[in-house]
Amino acid sequence: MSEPLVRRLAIIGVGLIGGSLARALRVAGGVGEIVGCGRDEGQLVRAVELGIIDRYSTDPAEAVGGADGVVIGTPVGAMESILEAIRPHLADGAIITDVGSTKGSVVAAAHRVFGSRCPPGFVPGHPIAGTERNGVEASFAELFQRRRVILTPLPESDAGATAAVRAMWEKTGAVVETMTPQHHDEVFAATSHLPHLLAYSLVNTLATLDEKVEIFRYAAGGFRDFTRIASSNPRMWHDISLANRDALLKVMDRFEGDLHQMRQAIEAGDGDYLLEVFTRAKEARDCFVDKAEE
Ligand SMILES: NC(=O)C1=CN([C@@H]2O[C@H](COP(=O)(O)OP(=O)(O)OC[C@H]3O[C@@H](n4cnc5c(N)ncnc54)[C@H](O)[C@@H]3O)[C@@H](O)[C@H]2O)C=CC1
Ligand SMILES: O=C(O)C(=O)Cc1ccc(O)cc1
Repeated sequence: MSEPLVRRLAIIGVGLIGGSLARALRVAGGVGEIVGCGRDEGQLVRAVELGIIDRYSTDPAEAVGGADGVVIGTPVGAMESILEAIRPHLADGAIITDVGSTKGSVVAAAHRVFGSRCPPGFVPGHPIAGTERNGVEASFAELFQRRRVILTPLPESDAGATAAVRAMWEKTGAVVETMTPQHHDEVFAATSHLPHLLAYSLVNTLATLDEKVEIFRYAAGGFRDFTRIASSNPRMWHDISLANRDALLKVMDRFEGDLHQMRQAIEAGDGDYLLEVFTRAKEARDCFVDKAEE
């Protein structure tokens, strides 16, 4: 039998993403033992029952002992304290990665913990795949198939470590790309973080209107499509919004300006402006959907 990619993988945060990664690697046969870690012991017991992990510890320091691979799968706001807790216990040469939706904040946290040079095995990552659900029960092995995973290696990251993290994700069926943390955060502020904030904000507005029961009763399919992501985990999005502050504020300012212009066009009865915006947006989205289905 060939050597597994990772002999012992510690996953800290066995929820939707950590659990799906463990399931996918189990199916692909890329890993020997999987040790889970988290704060919620009930979730970890469930993960063992489901066969997703082999064993668990609620102590991150203990969980990473002897692990040649470590994946941090918690909300981004928890990552600094986890890196701090595991730092003295990491095995020599261990590969360390994460799945956080923001990358600049994770890199900054790692520098605060490790100093100006992070360990050569540290290669931050972000799978561009998920759902509005959370917790280990929501995890599934196919989540990453044909989806992108972005890696943001640091100048000091070892090429072999980057290759190992890439190989791990490719085992799950994902397509791996690399970029800088800053570019990552700008792209995902626009395509993921802003849409989540808009969905939360719209549903909040409607939920606090006096006539809200009436409004939700008559909401149609478009409302459901647009607002699915407002059912996402509030704590996770709290962390992302604060962690990607600068890029998010920039794209929010741009969006506020465009929305204001649309308001003015409606007020002025400027149908040409509306048709121009709607047509350009439809073309852009149709093109994006066609490409995504290729
Ligand atoms: N939900 C999604 O669609 C996606 C999420 N992500 C990122 O993946 C990460 C995890 O998200 P999900 O799996 O959706 O969340 P989740 O809520 O399903 O799982 C997070 C897990 O981390 C554990 N946890 C939380 N704080 C902890 C701490 N201080 N110490 C140890 N364990 C802790 C929780 O008990 C839970 O088991 C986040 O950083 C998120 O930004 C990335 C891509 C998609
Ligand atoms: O539910 C959806 O459609 C998502 O967009 C999931 C998601 C959430 C956060 C990410 O960083 C990446 C993907």
